[in-house]
Amino acid sequence: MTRPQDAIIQRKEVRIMTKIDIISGFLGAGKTTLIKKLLKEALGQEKVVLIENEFGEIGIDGGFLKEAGIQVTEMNSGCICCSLVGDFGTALREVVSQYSPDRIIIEPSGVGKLSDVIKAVQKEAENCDLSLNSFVTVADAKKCRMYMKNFGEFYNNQIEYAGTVILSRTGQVKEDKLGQAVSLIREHNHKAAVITTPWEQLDGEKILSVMEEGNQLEKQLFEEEEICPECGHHHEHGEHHHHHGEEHHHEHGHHHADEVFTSWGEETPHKYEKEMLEQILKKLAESDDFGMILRAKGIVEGPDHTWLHFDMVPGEYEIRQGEADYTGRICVIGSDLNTEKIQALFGLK
Ligand SMILES: Nc1nc2c(ncn2[C@@H]2O[C@H](COP(=O)(O)OP(=O)(O)OP(=O)(O)O)[C@@H](O)[C@H]2O)c(=O)[nH]1
Repeated sequence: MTRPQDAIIQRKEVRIMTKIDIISGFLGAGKTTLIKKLLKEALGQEKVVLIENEFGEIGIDGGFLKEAGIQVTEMNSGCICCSLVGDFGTALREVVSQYSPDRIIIEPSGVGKLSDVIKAVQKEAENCDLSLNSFVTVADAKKCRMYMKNFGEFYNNQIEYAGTVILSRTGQVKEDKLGQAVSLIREHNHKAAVITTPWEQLDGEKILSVMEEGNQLEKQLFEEEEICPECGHHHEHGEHHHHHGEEHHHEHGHHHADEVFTSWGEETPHKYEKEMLEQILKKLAESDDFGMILRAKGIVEGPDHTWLHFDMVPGEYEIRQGEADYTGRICVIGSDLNTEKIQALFGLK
C-alpha cells in the first residue's frame, strides 16, 4: 500500500541520485558533438562529469570540454567493457564521491559494445546512488549500412541496446537514403525512438527529453530478453524470435575490439601547413595503402603559432583553427592499419 509520505520519501531518494547517461556510437558518429550540444543547450545548470573512454592511447577530445568548465575523466588505459569492468567501477565510485555530480555522461569508445557498458554501469548502480537515466546510440545516417556490413558484431550491438537512436548527418542524405537507414536500424531495434531530424533544427532540451523517454524501455529490454554472455546479443524468446534470432548465430564469434580494430597515435611538435594536412587527410581517406581507415583526429601546430584541429571519417574530413595544446597529437583508428606508412604520411619517419 502506498501512503502519501512514502511517495515523498521516494521522490527524495530519486533526487539525490546521480543520473547516468550513456552516449555510445561508432567511431566518428558524432558523440562528442552531441554531448557538447546537450551541455550547452540542456545541461547548463547541472553539475556534469564526463567519463570518456577513447579507443587508442592518445586522448584528443578531452581538451575543449575542459575549457568549457566540464570535468572530464579519461579512461584511456583500457576499455570499459570486458576486461576492465573492475577499474571502471572504481573510476565511477571515485567520480561520485569526489564531485557528487547531478549527472555523469559516459562516452564509451566507438568500438565498445553498449550491452557491456550497460552491464558494467548496472553493477555499480547497485552499490552507489546511481540511476541509469538513458542509453543512446549516435549513428551516422550516411554510413550505417557499410558499418553494419563490415563491423556488425560491434555496430549492431550498439543499435540493439539503445533506448534512443540519434541519427547524425541526416541533413546530408536524401530522403530515401534516410528511410533506408531507419529501416536498417529498425531491423535491429524495433522499440527505440529514432531521431531523424537534423540536429541544427532541434534544441538540446528536446533531444534530452527523447533520450529520457527511451529509458522507460529499459525494464522491457532486460526482462524480456536474455543476454548471451558470449556475444552480448539478445537471445529473444517467444514471439520475438523472428527478429534477429538468425543472424546472431553466425556473429556468435566473440571478438574483443582490439582484435578487430587497431590504432596508431603519436605526440609530435611537427608543424603542418593547412594544405599539407589536407593532402594527408585526403590520401588517408581515399587510398587503400594504409589499411581501412575509420577515423583520424588530432591537434597539430600550424604556421605562425596557429593550431589546426582535424577530424576524418570515411568520405569526409574537416580542419578547423583551434586552441593550442601542450604538444601536437594525432590518432588514427581502423582495421588492418599499416602504421609505418601512416607515420611516413604524416612526415614522422
Ligand atoms: N555535418 C555534420 N557533421 C557531423 C555531425 N555529427 C558529427 N559531425 C562531424 O563528424 C566528426 C566527428 O564527430 P565527433 O562528435 O567527434 O564524433 P565522435 O563520435 O565523438 O567520434 P570518436 O572520437 O571517434 O568517438 C566531426 O568532424 C563532426 O563535426 C552531424 O550531424 N552533421
